[in-house]
This record gives sequence, structure tokens and C-alpha cells, in this order.
Amino acid sequence: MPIHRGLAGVVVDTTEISTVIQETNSLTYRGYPVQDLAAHRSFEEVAYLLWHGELPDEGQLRDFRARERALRPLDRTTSELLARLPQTCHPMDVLRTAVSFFGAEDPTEDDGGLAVNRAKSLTLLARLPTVVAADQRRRRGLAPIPPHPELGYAENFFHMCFGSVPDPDVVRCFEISLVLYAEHSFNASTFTARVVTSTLSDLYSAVTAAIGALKGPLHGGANEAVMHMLNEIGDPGHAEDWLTEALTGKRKIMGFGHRVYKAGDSRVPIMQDALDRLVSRAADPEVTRLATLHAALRHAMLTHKGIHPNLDYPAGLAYHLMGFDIPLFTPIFVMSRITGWTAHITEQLAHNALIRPLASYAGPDQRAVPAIG
Ligand SMILES: CC(=O)SCCNC(=O)CCNC(=O)[C@H](O)C(C)(C)COP(=O)(O)OP(=O)(O)OC[C@H]1O[C@@H](n2cnc3c(N)ncnc32)[C@H](O)[C@@H]1OP(=O)(O)O
Ligand SMILES: O=C([O-])CC(=O)C(=O)O
Repeated sequence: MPIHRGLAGVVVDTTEISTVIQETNSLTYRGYPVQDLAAHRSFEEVAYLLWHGELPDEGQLRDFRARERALRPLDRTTSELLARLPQTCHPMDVLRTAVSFFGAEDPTEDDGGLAVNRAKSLTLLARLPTVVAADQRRRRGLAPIPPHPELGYAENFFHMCFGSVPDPDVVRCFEISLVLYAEHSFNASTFTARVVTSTLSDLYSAVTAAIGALKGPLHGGANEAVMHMLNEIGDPGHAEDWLTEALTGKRKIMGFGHRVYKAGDSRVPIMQDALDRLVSRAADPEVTRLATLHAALRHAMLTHKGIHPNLDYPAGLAYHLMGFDIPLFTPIFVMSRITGWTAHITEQLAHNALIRPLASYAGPDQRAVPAIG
């Protein structure tokens, strides 16, 4: 029987949510090219699209926004619990714990009905930014800032992190990153959520597990690893030598390569444009140094290995330029991907089959248990 390590190239089910087209390096959400969604639609509209299959009309969007805004605040018990977590833990651990706690607190935790799951998904979408922002402020020794009910999803996140909203160009770049991160078919974290759901477990358990899968540096954790790597290299003139040494040492270069796209990630040109806008508006020598280094490493990687960057490469630097602390980058990915995960949980439940592959046994032949003494 052929073995497909890492399930590479294996098609395990159908989905109507998105498609990553390998041959053309393109991506659509419910049939719409992600480039067009990023250019013309808000993140809230994209969330609605992923969950409902169609873009909202004006009234539907107004109602969706109002419900999301009303659900943003955390209750006192949650805030107190999260404030007790050690500051040495990663913010992804805080987020994972928060979702698990939301499940424990929710009397409808085990109700996997469509309406109940939609309500839980919206609650998570609304509350996760409040958790992430409060955690960043706690680590900076600052009091949390409550959500602002008159601000959009992206603006409100800046408000809760920094107490102010940057100019619309910056907010737009952030929103573009949220649209691009929202959904990507059967990636590792989404598949994790589907595996958990396939046992008929609850939505919170599936999302908690998905957060754990996203945290790893081969998946979502790469956007943080990109920034650590740029800081390690430091000087743009060192990029080439650093890369040669790293490749000789068999290091994986963070933010490069992809399981599905082999000739470039469909989302990178859009995110790179957004990043370029952030760099030019900064007009700061330190930002120019980072952008030059970023470009030099991309060029060296393509020349030496023929490997293209993935979305985490431009997103990592963009989040740094927006002022977020590095450990927040993957939690921001969660704030967006919660839409894709929960759309997949709903889809899995609608056509469920327990996910349980086979393994080819490679251990010792059957043998007798030695008698003790
Ligand atoms: C949003 C996201 O989750 S996107 C992914 C984010 N992850 C990263 O950026 C981490 C760095 N990248 C990687 O580790 C890989 O490219 C992955 C895990 C994303 C994809 O891996 P796979 O599809 O399993 O490809 P695989 O690891 O087999 O790579 C194929 C070849 O390219 C090489 N390669 C692929 N990516 C990289 C990389 N980033 N750095 C160095 N070499 C790489 C591998 O070493 C391998 O070479 P070999 O055939 O000589 O052994
Ligand atoms: O599809 C993947 O394997 C990883 C990825 O790019 C994503 O989840 O956005």
C-alpha cells in the first residue's frame, strides 16, 4: 500500500469553501478571487461570505457588524483568569486557554446544531481580538482598553492595543492581511479542526486544537519566526552569507516554501504591495534597512533554492511595522483564520465521516511479553 507521509498530495474530502489552484497559483473564497476580495471588501464581509456562502447585502452587513460589535467585551471571570496566566507563556497559549475556557463556560458547548455553532463562531470572532489586545497590554504593564463599539474590526483592534487608530492606509494594510489569512482549504490547522469535529466533538475543542496546530513554526508560527530571522541577520549585506550558512546547516528558512504552491503563494503579491506602502509612508532609515534586508533575503532564496516566499514572509514584517510585538503575529493570524476554521467545522458536520487514516506498521514483530522476576 503506498504511504503518503504528511498526507502530501492526498485528497481527503470535498469542500465548497475555498480552492487553492496549484497550476495557476490562485485562491478563491466561495468562488471569488482573493485578490478582488482584498481590494474591494472588508474583513467582516469576507467572514460573512465564508460562513454563509454569499456576500452580505447592505442590511445583512449592518446586522452582522452590530452583532459582532456587541459581543466583543470579555466578562470579569475571563479577564481574571487570563490575567493569572504566566507572562512567560506564549500569547498563543493564552488564546488557546481562552477558547477552552469559553467552551467550559458555555452551557451550549456540546450543541453542534448549525444555528448554535454560527452563534459560537461569531462570539469567538468578536472576542478573540479583545483577548489578544489585553494580553499584549498586560505584557507591556498596561491596563486593558475596552472594545469600541463604533469602530470596525480592524480599527478596534488597533484601538484596544494602542489606545489610538492609525491612519486609514495602515488600517487598510492590516485589513488586507486579515482577508488573506482568513481561509486556505485543508491546511494543517483547518484539517486539525475537521479531525476533531469528525468525532462529533464540540466547536470549542476543534478551535482549541486548531490554535495548537497553527502555533508551530512550519505553519502560522512562521510569521513570528520571519521577524526573529530578520533580526538575527541584521545587516542587508549579510543576507547572502547568512543564507548560505543556514542552508548548509539544513535550516528551514522561515516564510519560504509551501506544501501546495510551488511557484509562489497567490497571496504574496497583494501582501507585499501592502508592505511596500507601509515602508514608503514610514520614510525612516530603520524601516528602509529592514525592507532592504527582506528583499535581499527573498532574492537570495530564489537564486540559491528557487523557493518563493509564502504569506507569512511579508505579513511578519508588515505586523512589525504596524507596531505589534512579535509574539502577537500568530494570534493575529488566529483572529482571521477563526472564520475559515469555523466554516470548515460547519461543513464537516453537514457531511460528516470520521477521519481515521491507516498506518503501515514498522515496529518489532509480534513477541512474547517476558515474565517478571
Ligand atoms: C501560512 C502558512 O502556514 S505557510 C507555511 C509557513 N511555514 C514556513 O514558512 C516554514 C518554512 N517552510 C517549510 O518548512 C516548508 O516549505 C513547508 C513545511 C511550509 C512545506 O513543506 P513540504 O511541502 O513538506 O516541503 P518539503 O519540506 O518536503 O520541501 C521540499 C524541499 O524544499 C526544501 N525547502 C522547502 N521549504 C524550505 C525552506 N523554507 N527552507 C529551506 N528549504 C526548504 C526542503 O528542504 C526540501 O528539500 P530536499 O528535497 O532537498 O529535502
Ligand atoms: O495551506 C497551507 O498549508 C498553509 C497556508 O498557507 C495557510 O494555512 O494559509
